[in-house]
Amino acid sequence: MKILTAKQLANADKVTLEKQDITSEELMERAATLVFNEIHNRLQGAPIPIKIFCGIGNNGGDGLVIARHLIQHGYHVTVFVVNYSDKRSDDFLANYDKLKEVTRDWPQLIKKTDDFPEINTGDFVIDAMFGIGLNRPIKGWLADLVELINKSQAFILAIDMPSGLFSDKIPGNDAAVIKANFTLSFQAPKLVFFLPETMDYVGDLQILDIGLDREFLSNIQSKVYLVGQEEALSLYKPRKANSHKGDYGHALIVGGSYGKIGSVLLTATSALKTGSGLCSLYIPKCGYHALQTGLPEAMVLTDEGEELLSSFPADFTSDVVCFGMGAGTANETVEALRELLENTNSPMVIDADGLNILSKNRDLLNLLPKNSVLTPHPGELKRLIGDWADDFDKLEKVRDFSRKYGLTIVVKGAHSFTIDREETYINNSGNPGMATAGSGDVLSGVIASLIGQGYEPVSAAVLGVFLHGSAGDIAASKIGYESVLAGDIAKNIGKAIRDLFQEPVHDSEKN
Ligand SMILES: NC(=O)C1=CN([C@@H]2O[C@H](COP(=O)(O)OP(=O)(O)OC[C@H]3O[C@@H](n4cnc5c(N)ncnc54)[C@H](OP(=O)(O)O)[C@@H]3O)[C@@H](O)[C@H]2O)[C@@H](O)CC1
Ligand SMILES: Nc1ncnc2c1ncn2[C@@H]1O[C@H](COP(=O)(O)OP(=O)(O)O)[C@@H](O)[C@H]1O
Ligand SMILES: [K+]
Repeated sequence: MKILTAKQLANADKVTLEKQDITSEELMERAATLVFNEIHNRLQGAPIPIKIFCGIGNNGGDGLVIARHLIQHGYHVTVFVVNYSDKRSDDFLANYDKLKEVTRDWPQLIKKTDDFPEINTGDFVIDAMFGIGLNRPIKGWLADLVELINKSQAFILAIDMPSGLFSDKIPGNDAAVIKANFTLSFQAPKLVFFLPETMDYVGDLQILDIGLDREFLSNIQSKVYLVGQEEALSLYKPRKANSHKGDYGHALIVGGSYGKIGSVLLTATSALKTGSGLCSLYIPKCGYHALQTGLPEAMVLTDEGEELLSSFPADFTSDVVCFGMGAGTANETVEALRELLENTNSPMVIDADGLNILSKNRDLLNLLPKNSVLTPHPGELKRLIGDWADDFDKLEKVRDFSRKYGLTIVVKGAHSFTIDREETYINNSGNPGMATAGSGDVLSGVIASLIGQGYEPVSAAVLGVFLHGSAGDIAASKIGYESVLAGDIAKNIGKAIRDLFQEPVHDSEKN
């Protein structure tokens, strides 16, 4: 699914009005009625107090339409007009009049702190103050109102966007932003819904298809995509009946050191679980017995170093090499990586200490085979590209780095971002149960396996990140977040692949 900017959405809006020959008021009615339907489906007529805070632009107009339908269906609704300006939009005004037709309870105006209502824990608050039209941070009494709503512990539903969030920049540390429990957003997800600095404001997320012009949307240029089941399935290559293990790639996993042999075991297990035909490990001697016992399906080659990697078998051939898990950053190991890079032309996967070695020995970056995949978590990323001012700046810096060295970078996190030159793919699977030791090692194995099987490295990264998250979701659904171990993620990769073909349970996006 494409992620669109506020400007692109406004254009789609304009084209839709022309092509469908409808007024903007009709489009607002359509969009807000979809919101009403979602609320009505969930509340089923429950007599809870609903407090709707409407701005005076079109986001506020949506709020008024929602209010009208809720009142007509017998809900207990109080409407507040947050009068931050007298420049009310036409569609706001039209719906203000229409509200008169269904209620004698006139909306309450809020113009200053004294006008604030009481908001109680059991209230259902609808935030329709600002949407994509916010153009400066929320300040003054408006900020106090946002704080009052946030502190109320009422359930907060944000319409289109939590008020205070911009679609294209970070609001800043002292800015007021609604912290929603749920966001119902129109037509396309916005980038800020997935960034570490802003995702917590969004709560659960659902995108409503409000029927903007299909042709315009499919032709619109966006280089940022949200990757869910549909996108992952489109990348998947089925296995052929008439095939043998030689068709599914030989993955070589290089890493491990004394006390950290488990990491390569996890990577190799996940490579095989993702479908590699063959998997070999190259490790220091101390791990030999553990690996041969722990994963009899893999072949194990040992370095001459007892506890550390110090070389690379130059005449060994494989379809992909994955380097770094548990490897440490000793000088001998730096030289082993140098030797490996000098002898490898096909794309590699570099993770963990492999990334730390690259950060400290930057000449090695130029030796990396083009289109290799790097999988840093935020700490490793910072060492690699330096610090960033905010998440938008981080994305720009990662794009520069990707372009400069011709690499695909997977920035791991709650939503992992795969960045390949100009393109950004945001993953939408996974859960906090995956914040556990070794889950990154499992991810490297998935991506390496897919590259070995012939996937383009960027596709391997995007599909691999999705499958990894989905395997984590399956594990968590069986045993709960806290109990998920990295090994459980590896165990469920097969099921994650099978689930690509299942009907989606619901159309809501995850956050
Ligand atoms: N796209 C679609 O397809 C559809 C979109 N729809 C809906 O329209 C929404 C966008 O509506 P919108 O453009 O009227 O903007 P909105 O968010 O209501 O706010 C604008 C007002 O805020 C003001 N203002 C800004 N910042 C401020 C601040 N910090 N503090 C104080 N004031 C501030 C600004 O005034 P000014 O800058 O001139 O002072 C202006 O008056 C969108 O999110 C969705 O809900 C649907 O109805 C149908 C389909
Ligand atoms: N809250 C979360 N939601 C979704 N995925 C997560 C979450 N926390 C961690 N993950 C995933 O788990 C993995 C953790 O990797 P990493 O930090 O390298 O762990 P390790 O170094 O222990 O192997 C990444 O793929 C990341 O995206
Ligand atoms: K809003």
